[in-house]
Amino acid sequence: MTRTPVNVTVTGAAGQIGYALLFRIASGHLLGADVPVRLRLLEIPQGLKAAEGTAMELDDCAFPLLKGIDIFDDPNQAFDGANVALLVGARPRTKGMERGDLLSANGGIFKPQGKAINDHAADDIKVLVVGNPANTNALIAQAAAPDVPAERFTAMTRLDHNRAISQLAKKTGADVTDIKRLTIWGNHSATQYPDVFHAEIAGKNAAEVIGDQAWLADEFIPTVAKRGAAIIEARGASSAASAANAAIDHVHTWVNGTAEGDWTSMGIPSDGSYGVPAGLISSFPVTCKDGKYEIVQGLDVNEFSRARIDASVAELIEERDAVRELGLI
Ligand SMILES: NC(=O)C1=CN([C@@H]2O[C@H](COP(=O)(O)OP(=O)(O)OC[C@H]3O[C@@H](n4cnc5c(N)ncnc54)[C@H](O)[C@@H]3O)[C@@H](O)[C@H]2O)C=CC1
Ligand SMILES: O=C([O-])CC(=O)C(=O)O
Repeated sequence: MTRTPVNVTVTGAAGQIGYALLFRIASGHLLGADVPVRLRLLEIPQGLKAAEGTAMELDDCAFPLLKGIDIFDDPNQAFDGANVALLVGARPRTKGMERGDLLSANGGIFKPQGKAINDHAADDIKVLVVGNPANTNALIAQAAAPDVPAERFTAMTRLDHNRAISQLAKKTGADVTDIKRLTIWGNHSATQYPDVFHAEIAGKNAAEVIGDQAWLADEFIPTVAKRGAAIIEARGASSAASAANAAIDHVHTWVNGTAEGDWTSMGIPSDGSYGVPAGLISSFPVTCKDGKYEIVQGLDVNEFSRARIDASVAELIEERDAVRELGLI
């Protein structure tokens, strides 16, 4: 194999998502079965030993595509030469923490990481932020990286997208592969809006196939939007393997493209489309081709959808204003 390995930096490498993610990156699921990778892992000092243990296990897999693993506690080194960056490590909300404290603690992580990406990453860097609050953390990192094109900073709503497809398949008896053109709009939070009005199930309009507006409003949307909390309740820990899987899907689709006639959902800097203020990192329907994404244009947004998109965007505006107030952007 003569291809130059792609440098993939993963933060929070010793965490539960990191553990589910790294083996799939190393086995070729992130970029393709013919693309060699070098892993650059970033942890805080307390996480280094566990990251070393994971690196030992990665070695023990003898993955043909894995061409090296380096572990750092300095973002400037971890992002040096990075082509793909998966920003997973974040400060979770703990008891008694206000939202402002959470945003501020995460600002202390994502601002320096954004600057390190700005100063050290490769010119073709693509960034996916997974750590919550993902959209606003992505905004903080992007604002700290003025030399990197803003559109390279994305936030993960692919898990929500996959969850919505799975719920639709369960409800209708369709196969997940028959469900296309589903959209998650807005924030990766309980305000997100999973939109089926343009979705298709085996080529037919999904809303018509379901034919049950009450189910959509009272079951489907809350089930998808609150799935993260339901997983925590059931598992005693937040979703990890499904989040890692969605991160793989997000980057794989961004790099390798969406299928003809389909689209996906990504949190991306708005260009003002669909009335979402420019610059906010909000989830949109996008198609991907040749390593670039484009917002799907011209969709008719009905009143039901408009109110829900606006509510999620209002939350993103509040988060943006809060981090602006804190001097983080
Ligand atoms: N966008 C999405 O759909 C989803 C996002 N998440 C979020 O992903 C994040 C990670 O989740 P888990 O892996 O379960 O958490 P975890 O707590 O198991 O692991 C986080 C890891 O990040 C490390 N870390 C903390 N600060 C760091 C820094 N400054 N630099 C490098 N590493 C750092 C910690 O030491 C820890 O090992 C959380 O914020 C979680 O809420 C989880 C599921 C879905
Ligand atoms: O709430 C969390 O930390 C996990 C999360 O984002 C999700 O499962 O969607």
